Order: sequence, then structure tokens, then C-alpha cells
Amino acid sequence: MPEQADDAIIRVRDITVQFGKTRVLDGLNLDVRRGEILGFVGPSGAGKSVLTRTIIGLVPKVSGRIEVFGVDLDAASSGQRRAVERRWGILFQQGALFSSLTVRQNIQFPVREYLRVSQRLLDEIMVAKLVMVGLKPEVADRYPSELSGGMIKRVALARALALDPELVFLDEPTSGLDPIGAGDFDELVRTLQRTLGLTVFMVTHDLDSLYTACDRIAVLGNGKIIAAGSIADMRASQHPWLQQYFNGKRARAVVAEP
Ligand SMILES: Nc1ncnc2c1ncn2[C@@H]1O[C@H](COP(=O)(O)OP(=O)(O)OP(=O)(O)O)[C@@H](O)[C@H]1O
Repeated sequence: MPEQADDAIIRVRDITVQFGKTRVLDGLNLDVRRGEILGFVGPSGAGKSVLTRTIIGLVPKVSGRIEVFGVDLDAASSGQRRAVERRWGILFQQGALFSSLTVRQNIQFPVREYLRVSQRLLDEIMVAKLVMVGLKPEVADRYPSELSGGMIKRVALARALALDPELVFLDEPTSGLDPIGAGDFDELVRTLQRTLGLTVFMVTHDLDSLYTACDRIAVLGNGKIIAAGSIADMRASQHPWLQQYFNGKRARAVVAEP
């Protein structure tokens, strides 16, 4: 059953999604609370990206209800929906920058879509976001192919933050980064969440991220949330997948146990 959080920014109720005859999400319930970093994990192919894409409206659902900022997205008018979309930012898997656009154009893209502002203000916003994610303004006129993997992730994060969102979706933000780069990125997300008061929904396979960056973890299995809670809750769970994931060899390396 859903854990009812009064301060939920995202409320997913009884969501079912299927492709043809394959049911990926099966009556799933989840709350994401205001101000938390929720780490969303589960086996490969379980449907983590599908849930993310369903919440933001890119994948149709068979049934269920999704509320974001208290707005039922199915019942909302197009204006209400646009107002909600204006309050979230998204970092898709692999960074997903537009390869034919420069860093400047990538970061300014969502701003142009939602606001009518001068080029001067667009440039000011772009520089502020680059600095926020730890990049120098000099990279503004480079193309994604001229950036390192870590820089691409940071630019993608800058783009996700372009409209000063309250909620950010991060789909595997540290995949493809070396451990130091991934650690730096986790720290950046944590700092931004604290300083900007963000709520973060983060799909990840990265155990380090779960330990260091996340306030709470939700685990997807068989189309449902099979567990939600702290790292300690996850480690104490008797569920076989959780046991293996959180108490297995790689997890023990993360927590430095013998
Ligand atoms: N548009 C689509 N059409 C058909 N099947 C899809 C579509 N999108 C996703 N799927 C299927 O839904 C399932 C869940 O995919 P999803 O990408 O959400 O998994 P995931 O948990 O994010 O996996 P990973 O951790 O490997 O990224 C997979 O079996 C995938 O093939």
C-alpha cells in the first residue's frame, strides 16, 4: 500500500503501464517528499526509466493517477500542466544533450520554450547555471562532442536547472563516470539540493550515490515498489534482491566492511 506522505511533491497511485502484452508497472504506488533526494533502484529492465517517463508524461499509462505539486496531471488543463512542467527539470539517461547545439544553446533551450526573455538575460541565466554546476563560462560555445563525459553530465544538469525548478528528475546521472567524477557529481547534487531546496528523484545503479547522496530509497520489483526507506531499512530487509544488492560484495566495499 502507498506510504502516505503529507508533504509529497509527487504522488503516484496505482499506476499500470504496459507495452503490448508486457506489463511493466503493475499498480505501483510511490510518494516523493518535499526536499528529499529519493534514490530509485531495481533490477535492470524493471521499469525505472518507464516510471520516470510516465510521471513526466512521455509514456501513457493504462490506469492510475499521478499528482505533482498537488495537481492531478490527467485532470489538469494544458495551461496547468505547462505550469507544473515549468517547475521541474530533467536530466535524461546519458546526459542526452542536443548534439547539434552548443552548450549555450542547450542550456537556453528550456528557457526559450517557457519564457520570453532577451538574449542578454538568456546569456546571464546560462552563465549562472554553468557556474552553479562548477563549469567555466568559456565552455559555452563548445559542442557536446567537445566535452568530457563528466562535463556533459554537468551541462545536462545546468540545463535541468535552467528554469530554477523545485523538482529535478535525474536518470542515472553518474553512469559512465569514473568513481571520482561520480563522487563529485553526487556531492554537487547534494549541495544544490540543500542550497536550492530541491526535491530530487534519482534513478541510479550507483551504490555510492545511494549511500552518500540519497535521503531515502525506493526499490522497484515486479512492477511495484517492494521497499521504501533508509539505507538501514534496505540493509535490514529480508527480500532476496535487497539482501544481495545492499549486503552483497559491492555493497560491503562501499560501506568498508570486511
Ligand atoms: N517504448 C517502449 N516500448 C516497448 N517496451 C518498452 C518501451 N520502453 C521501455 N520498454 C520496456 O520496459 C521495460 C523496462 O524498461 P526501463 O528502461 O524502464 O528499465 P530500467 O529499470 O530503467 O532498466 P535499466 O536499469 O537497465 O536502465 C524493459 O523491458 C523495456 O524493454
